Amino acid sequence: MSTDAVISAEALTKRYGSVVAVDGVDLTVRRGEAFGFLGPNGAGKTTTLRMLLGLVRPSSGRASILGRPPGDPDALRRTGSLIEGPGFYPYLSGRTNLELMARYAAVPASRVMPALEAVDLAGRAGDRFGSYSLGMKQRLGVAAALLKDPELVILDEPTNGLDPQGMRDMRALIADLGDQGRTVILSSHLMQEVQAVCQRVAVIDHGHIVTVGTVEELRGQPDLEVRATPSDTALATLRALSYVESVRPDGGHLVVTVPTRHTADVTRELVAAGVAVTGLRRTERQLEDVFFDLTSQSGSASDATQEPSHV
Ligand SMILES: Nc1ncnc2c1ncn2[C@@H]1O[C@H](COP(=O)(O)OP(=O)(O)OP(=O)(O)O)[C@@H](O)[C@H]1O
Repeated sequence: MSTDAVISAEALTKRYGSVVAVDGVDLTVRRGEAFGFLGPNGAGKTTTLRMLLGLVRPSSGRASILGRPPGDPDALRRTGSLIEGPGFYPYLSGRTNLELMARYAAVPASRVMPALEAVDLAGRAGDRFGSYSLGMKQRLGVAAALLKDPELVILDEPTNGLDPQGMRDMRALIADLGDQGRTVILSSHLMQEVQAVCQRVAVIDHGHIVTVGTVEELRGQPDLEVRATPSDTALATLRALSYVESVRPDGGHLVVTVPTRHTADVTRELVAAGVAVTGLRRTERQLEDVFFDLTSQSGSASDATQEPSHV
């Protein structure tokens, strides 16, 4: 196991009767990265995270977290998690709720205000939890996860149920956690979310990891979309270029697979061949397209989220 692995899982499996919730998951999360765990509802994300935290016993396979077995007290002391919303008292303030949690977790009370500040709730710290918006409640959950000033933060679907503004705030908060040098694991069924805050992503479907890579690796190389006239001359010119991997007409334009460093060469060659280039743009594949290619999900799969880009 590499020494910079904060989490490592080998063939991790969980069965509930005949249901195989997690099926032979291999996973490595490196120190300091924001790692996305992306998959549709029921894919096995929560079960995997619960096994890593020692909340659920694996049926088979092995895992280590911060170099310790799941559930090890030292590893738990260095880990903050938001798996199921922690139970807060509605009639107590956000601050008092956290003070109680801090006492229970043997964390100094002096950690409470920094945790509230980290989630931008310091100004409402004295208000009753019951009066908080859903976004504020979720942020208080993250503050609870930060009480121990953890090296590793595990967040399971932290934006569930939030409105677009709440989602944006939560994403900014998660990005900040990564910038502070913490290792962050974010589980989500939202492509945009994972794409926005994570460097590496594991896609999970039906309990299996179907792919792991950086967001860029998963998206692959962007194609170049060229609008040019006359198009037959453009097509012939592009096909003759050694660094162009493929060219195909698509509607009114040509889709060219060519390394990004040759973009300027493509334009120059076309112009030299007497072609008028009227449009040129890179078309990035979204993680969503990659996911639909990799899994059994259909592009129209939908559930009740506020965003269009989801699994
Ligand atoms: N305690 C349990 N008993 C029986 N089946 C379970 C249990 N926990 C999870 N499962 C099943 O395991 C599968 C994976 O569930 P899990 O909650 O890990 O998925 P998920 O990817 O986190 O999805 P969601 O986003 O909906 O929570 C599902 O089919 C679920 O019904």
